[in-house]
Amino acid sequence: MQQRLSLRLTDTSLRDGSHHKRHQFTADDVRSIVAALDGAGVPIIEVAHGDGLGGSSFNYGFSHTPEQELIKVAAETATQAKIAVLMLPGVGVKDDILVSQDNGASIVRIATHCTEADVSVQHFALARERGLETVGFLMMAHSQPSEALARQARIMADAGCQCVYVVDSAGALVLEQVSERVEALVAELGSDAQVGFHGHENLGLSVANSVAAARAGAAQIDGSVRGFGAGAGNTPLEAFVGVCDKLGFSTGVDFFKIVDAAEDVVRPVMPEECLLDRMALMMGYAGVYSSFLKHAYTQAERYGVSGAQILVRAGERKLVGGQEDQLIDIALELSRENVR
Ligand SMILES: CC[C@H](O)CC(=O)C(=O)O
Ligand SMILES: [Mn+2]
Repeated sequence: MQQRLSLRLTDTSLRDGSHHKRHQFTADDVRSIVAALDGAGVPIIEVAHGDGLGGSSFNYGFSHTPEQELIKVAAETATQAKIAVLMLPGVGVKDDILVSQDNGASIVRIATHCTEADVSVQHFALARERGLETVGFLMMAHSQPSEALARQARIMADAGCQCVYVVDSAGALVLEQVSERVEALVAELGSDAQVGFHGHENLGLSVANSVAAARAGAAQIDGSVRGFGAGAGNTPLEAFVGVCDKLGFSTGVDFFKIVDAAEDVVRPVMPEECLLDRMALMMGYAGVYSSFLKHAYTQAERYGVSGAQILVRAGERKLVGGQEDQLIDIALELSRENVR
């Protein structure tokens, strides 16, 4: 008899959705969303600035409310859900992890570009020493073949990471490309660490890709209620829960409650729906970091050039997270070439 797949879900709307909201979450937003997700049975809720701990800055955008205040509110509101934080080494520092733990976070997710896992080693060591659960994010996973990703996952696992995620930051991966990567990590890590998948909707495949990841052995899957995330958004968690019910995967999340949360609680907090429009499609097609979307809009408007072309060139240059300032350079180049 086939074993029933059991998946552990993380909702990232209060972190990845921060990009879509230009980092303007309030304590009330966090309180209402956490209460609704917690009540629906979502086991993990991620809260932080969109660019992770320490992200509030001129480069990435200033937070409305300090993220540590939001983390504290989330931890005080949740009755069963664990609160996770995400950090990119260099954007945040080790102290940010410790302060998050003081404020009630119990899971730390360290994100690096998918060829740079070694910069996460000291953070996993610290987190484990402090009794935190650990997750590693290999971002822009479309840009590397499976074997290279598996080698990077090994670095994270050896450093103390308990679940390494294949992160489709650009929403550029297509079905088998997800399965291959997840399978390679599962084979490499064995019982040393679990494998997870974080999708974006830029080619309209986030739910299907998440199913592919689960079938390939991923034990943890990310999504955001109503897709509230960067680019065209993340895997819409309520849709994924419904699909899991249909496929017989157990998630522990109540479909009807999470649908109500999406409609009645999350929708009013969103500035607008996340759209699978020209800009988002360009990101999926050209392989661009979803967090660049709002920055591309800003520079397109400032220099009167095509936002879609900014993104296409960002893909050609193979920009990675942290290189947001190069979008200005591209906009100036387009302006010189008169590409409007
Ligand atoms: C800035 C961190 C980034 O948004 C992490 C993430 O969610 C991704 O790479 O998709
Ligand atoms: Mn993301």
